[in-house]
Amino acid sequence: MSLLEVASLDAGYGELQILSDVDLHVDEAEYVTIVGPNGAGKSTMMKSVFGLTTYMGGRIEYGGTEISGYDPEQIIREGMGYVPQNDNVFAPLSVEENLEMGAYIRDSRPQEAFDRVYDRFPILRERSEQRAGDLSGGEQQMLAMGRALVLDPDLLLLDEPSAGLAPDLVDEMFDRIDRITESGTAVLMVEQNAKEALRRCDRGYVLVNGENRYMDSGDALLNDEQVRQDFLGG
Ligand SMILES: Nc1ncnc2c1ncn2[C@@H]1O[C@H](COP(=O)(O)OP(=O)(O)OP(=O)(O)O)[C@@H](O)[C@H]1O
Repeated sequence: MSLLEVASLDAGYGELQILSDVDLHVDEAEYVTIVGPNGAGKSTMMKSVFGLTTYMGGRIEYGGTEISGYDPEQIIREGMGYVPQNDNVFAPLSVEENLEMGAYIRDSRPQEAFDRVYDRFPILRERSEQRAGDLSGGEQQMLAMGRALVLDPDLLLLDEPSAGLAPDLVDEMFDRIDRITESGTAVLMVEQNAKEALRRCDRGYVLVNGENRYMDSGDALLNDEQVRQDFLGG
């Protein structure tokens, strides 16, 4: 059974519909990428799964529970994490305070959960008292992921995790995401760096104009002549 099942989803902002009849699924521990041109609706898709857009129709199920129309807090409680593309840390707060924000729906301060995040990203332990806004771009991205991982979600939504990173840090970020998926957390990721994302993922979708145009294994999409020509720069 799929962990996340999206069927015939229509969604947008207020009256403005962006997504039309989108189907998408993510299995347990699966690594799925959404690629597509600018403005295709990729971020809108991620936000819609996480309850941040106007739900207009269709069905979203997560872990067998229908979550269509849920708000983000309810969705977090169902065991999903989300890392937005921009402004994804609380700059004036310390690293550890940012992790605490990730745990706010729990009653206790889960030190063991912070330790798990620190073991995954040791640089965050070193910087735990430092202001998040003073971290490098790559460190902020790790902190944003760490905050979403504090509650040990079954599915992590990542919106352009490599955006704004220096080229030598991009591979490192992809390696970290590989390790997250290897530890059994499913990942649904949007990436501009489409070739590298498709190379690494299990399965991919090509979203165009708010509709899913292609779905196949990452390798099959990379080798599809039409997809290469139209969306991957030949
Ligand atoms: N908050 C919003 N209110 C109204 N329209 C929005 C909002 N956010 C995005 N849009 C519109 O939705 C459409 C899809 O945008 P979206 O950011 O989902 O695309 P994308 O595929 O992620 O693009 P990119 O690759 O450039 O980030 C665009 O036309 C955009 O202008």
